[in-house]
This record gives sequence, structure tokens and C-alpha cells, in this order.
Amino acid sequence: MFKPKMVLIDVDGTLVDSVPDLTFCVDEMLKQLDMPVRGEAAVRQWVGNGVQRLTERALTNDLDGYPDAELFARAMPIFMELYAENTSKRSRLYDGVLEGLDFLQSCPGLKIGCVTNKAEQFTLPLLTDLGIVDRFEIIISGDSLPEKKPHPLPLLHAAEKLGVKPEDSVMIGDSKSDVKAARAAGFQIICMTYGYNHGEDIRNYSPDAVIDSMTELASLISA
Ligand SMILES: O=C(O)COP(=O)(O)O
Ligand SMILES: [Mg+2]
Repeated sequence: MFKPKMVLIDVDGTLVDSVPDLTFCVDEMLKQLDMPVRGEAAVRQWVGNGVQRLTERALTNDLDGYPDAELFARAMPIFMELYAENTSKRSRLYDGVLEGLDFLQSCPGLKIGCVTNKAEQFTLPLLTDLGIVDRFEIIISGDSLPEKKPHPLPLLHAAEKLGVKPEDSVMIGDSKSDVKAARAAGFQIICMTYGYNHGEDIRNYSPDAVIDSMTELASLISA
């Protein structure tokens, strides 16, 4: 049983299935650049390290790829403009998210925050459009601080702001960046099976618990 005083929750692949919008924008960008589209299965493997890294991977069709600087400089503004218009049109909350958030909010004194690598200009509209922005006492995006996950800084910053010790904190995420950030920050970590982890089973990274739905939080967490 986890007995946290604070829970921080990741966005893409944990709260929100954002890949349909991200794929639309990646493929539209590539069309505008006269390059081949990549499709949803590829994009699903590339989400999790922010929009710049997603664009670099899409341009090279490679998880580890880096395009030449001139191509990247042309592509990035195209992607940013497209995603600003398509932040939430095709994105939805995963089943169980609202029940999970309701449960966490019912735990006396438990603080709830959000830590994503998504850029802030997209995080706030997305969470607003999906009706959950008010659920969080703090929201930290990929460009809110000098470091993003897997660096522990966003998690430690949230803990300090909300006055909670890392050992009383749990991260809920879907990727190895969430596990690494949590471990480096001294948090416990629960992962979702359904998320994006670059095509790899998240169990390979040994989170403290792995669940199929946020409804399962009710049997894992007690106040
Ligand atoms: O890669 C992104 O833009 C965001 O990913 P995250 O919400 O899973 O941190
Ligand atoms: Mg994620």
C-alpha cells in the first residue's frame, strides 16, 4: 500500500491519449516539407520527451535520430503552429482517469500535481479542454524549468512548492522517463500499462506498481 502526501501525474500516455493529435500534426508537417508521413504506430513510440524531440524523431524516422539543423529550423515552427490548432481535437482522457482523480481528491490532505514534458503552451489548453485543469494544485510542463524528466528537478520543485517530502510522494506515469525521474527524486513510482514507452514494456524498468487503469489506485493508495 502507498501512503503518499502528494501524487504527481504525467499527461501523455497516462491521463491523455494524445497520439491522434500528435500524429495529425507530425504528418501534416511532413507533407508540407514534401516528406513521407510516418503514421500513428511510429508516432506512439516517439512521444514522451517533448515536442522538439518528437519533431527530430519524425524528421529522421528514428527514435534516436537528429536531423540537420536547417531542416529542423524549418520544421519546428510548422509543427508548433499545427499543434496549437490541434492540441485537443482528437485527444481524449483514458478510461478510468476521472474515477482515479475523483478517488485521489477524496483522500484527506492528499496534494495532486501534474508533471509533463509537454510544452506549457499546449499543456494548459489540453487539460482545460479535457476538463481536468482544476484538479491539480501545481502543473509543471517540459519548459517550465531548466530541466525536464528524466531529470528529477520538476518533481523536486513540485514537492518543495507543495511542502511535501520526496519520500512521501508518488509519481504516476507511463514511461522510463517517469521511472528515472521518480527514482532520482526519491519518489515512489506507479506506471500505467497502456501508455507510451517507446514501444517497450514499462515493467522492464521495475516501477513499484504497474496498473491497467487509474481506477486501480483506490486499492493501492490510502491516505
Ligand atoms: O513528450 C511530450 O510532449 C509529453 O510527454 P509526457 O506528458 O508523457 O511527459
Ligand atoms: Mg507520458
